[in-house]
Amino acid sequence: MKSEFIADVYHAAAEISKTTGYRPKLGMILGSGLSSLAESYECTKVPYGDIPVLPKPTVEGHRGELYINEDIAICSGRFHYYEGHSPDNVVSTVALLKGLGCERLIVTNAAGGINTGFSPGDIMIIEDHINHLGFNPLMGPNPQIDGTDLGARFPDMSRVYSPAFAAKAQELDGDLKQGVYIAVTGPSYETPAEIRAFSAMGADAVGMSTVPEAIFARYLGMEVGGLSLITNFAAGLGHEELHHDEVVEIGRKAADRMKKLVAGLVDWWLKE
Ligand SMILES: O=P(O)(O)O[C@H]1O[C@H](CO)[C@@H](O)[C@H]1O
Ligand code: HPA
Repeated sequence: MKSEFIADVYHAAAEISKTTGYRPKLGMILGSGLSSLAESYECTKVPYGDIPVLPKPTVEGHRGELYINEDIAICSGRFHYYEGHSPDNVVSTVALLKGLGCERLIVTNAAGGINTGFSPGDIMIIEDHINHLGFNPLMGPNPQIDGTDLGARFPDMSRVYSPAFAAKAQELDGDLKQGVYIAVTGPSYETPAEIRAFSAMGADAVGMSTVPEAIFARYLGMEVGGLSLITNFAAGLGHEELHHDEVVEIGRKAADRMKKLVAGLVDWWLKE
């Protein structure tokens, strides 16, 4: 992350806080097909187009709007590496949420189930991740604001995802899965051989996002909770070919259960 880029994103965030009067403490990033989650909250909507420092999302199921109120800021639309975005741009949503005042972050995504105990429609609490993207968003000079490092050069990643968040999620919905998310670049889906390899590596679900956001959020000192909606059996485990339309469709169908769970987690994390 370049110092100038983060300064620009923080500046944009400060402008949004000034015009809306909001400094929410909780941020959320919505995965493919999950944009309706934002509709549970009465918010001011800011199109990404009005935040010129942000790139434009290009993926179906990612709207490109910031929802904001006094408690929460929701990025409906994320940036993936496979879209051709730089690592800085991939984590620009996290920088924006931090700049708006968020100290806690909920990341959500659509993912393929690698664990053979998982089926489409399941929700997996992200317990840990494997970065298989081939880049880390912290590569490059350690960014500074006013001469001070934004975070540690070698930040600890031994506990990226909050165990308290996971425990609360389990309490709110007794039927959740828990596991390790592996991030790959995409945009091609995996081969069955890759899925067998990822399974041997310890991954339970696979997707093309989230990990850079979580790394960057931890670097900035934010607490992170993560939820994956399993939208399909990973390659080779089901009988169907994989299509993004179905990923988005399953996301939309499961949105009500996700909404209920997320609403409970939001209420709890705002009070905690
Ligand atoms: O991770 P999210 O943004 O939910 O989207 C997932 O869905 C897309 C593939 O269908 C990929 O972008 C993958 O990462
Ligand atoms: O099977 C998948 N692989 C990668 N990303 C995904 N996002 C949803 N499903 C998948």
